[in-house]
Amino acid sequence: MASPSGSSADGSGKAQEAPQTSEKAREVLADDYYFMGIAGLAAKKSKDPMTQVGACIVNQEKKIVGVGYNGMPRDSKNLPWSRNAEKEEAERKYLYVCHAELNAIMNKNSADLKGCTMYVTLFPCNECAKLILQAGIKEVVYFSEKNDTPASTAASKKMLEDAAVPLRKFEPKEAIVIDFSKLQHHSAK
Ligand SMILES: O=c1[nH]c(=O)n([C@H]2C[C@H](O)[C@@H](COP(=O)(O)O)O2)cc1CO
Ligand SMILES: [Zn+2]
Repeated sequence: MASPSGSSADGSGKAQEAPQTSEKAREVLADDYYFMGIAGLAAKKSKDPMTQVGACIVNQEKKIVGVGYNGMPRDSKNLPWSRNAEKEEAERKYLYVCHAELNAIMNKNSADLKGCTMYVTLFPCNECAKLILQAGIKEVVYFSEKNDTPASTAASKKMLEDAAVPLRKFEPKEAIVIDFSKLQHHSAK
């Protein structure tokens, strides 16, 4: 796994000497990478053939209190995933799909989300901005911006700014790779 908290174990930027003991140096993931990583992993569960979005809500104690991804409403079976602009509106996904942010909020495992931060892989639309504000979320960290719905994006920014909810872009400097072979634990002999 990459160690985005810094290439040196102590964050000084200086190369670290090899550990003298048999204890292996640990890579410690920085908070933003961890929480956006969880949002990114959740996105991978989405069945949207075009755009997979994930969201992860974190409370002030840095505990995860909700995770979600974009998907069709619970128990729905035959709703369309098409985005084809030539089709009737009722045959396209947009009227039906639950956004990742909505699902993360609905999936919350705490009494409320006051003071929480939402990590989301795509810039929230105006409808999600309303949910975020009404839930009492106090910071939004996003990753990508598609800008194919400029009015929605502008309205979302306007509402979040108006309510003084900071909006921050996550700009990763490296990848997170989970190598399961490195998570294989062996008993010490
Ligand atoms: O904030 C969002 N959260 C979210 O989950 N989505 C979802 C809805 C759709 O399933 C998909 C967007 O589809 P498309 O890129 O094909 O227009 O992303 C979209 C946005 C932004 O509009
Ligand atoms: Zn939305």
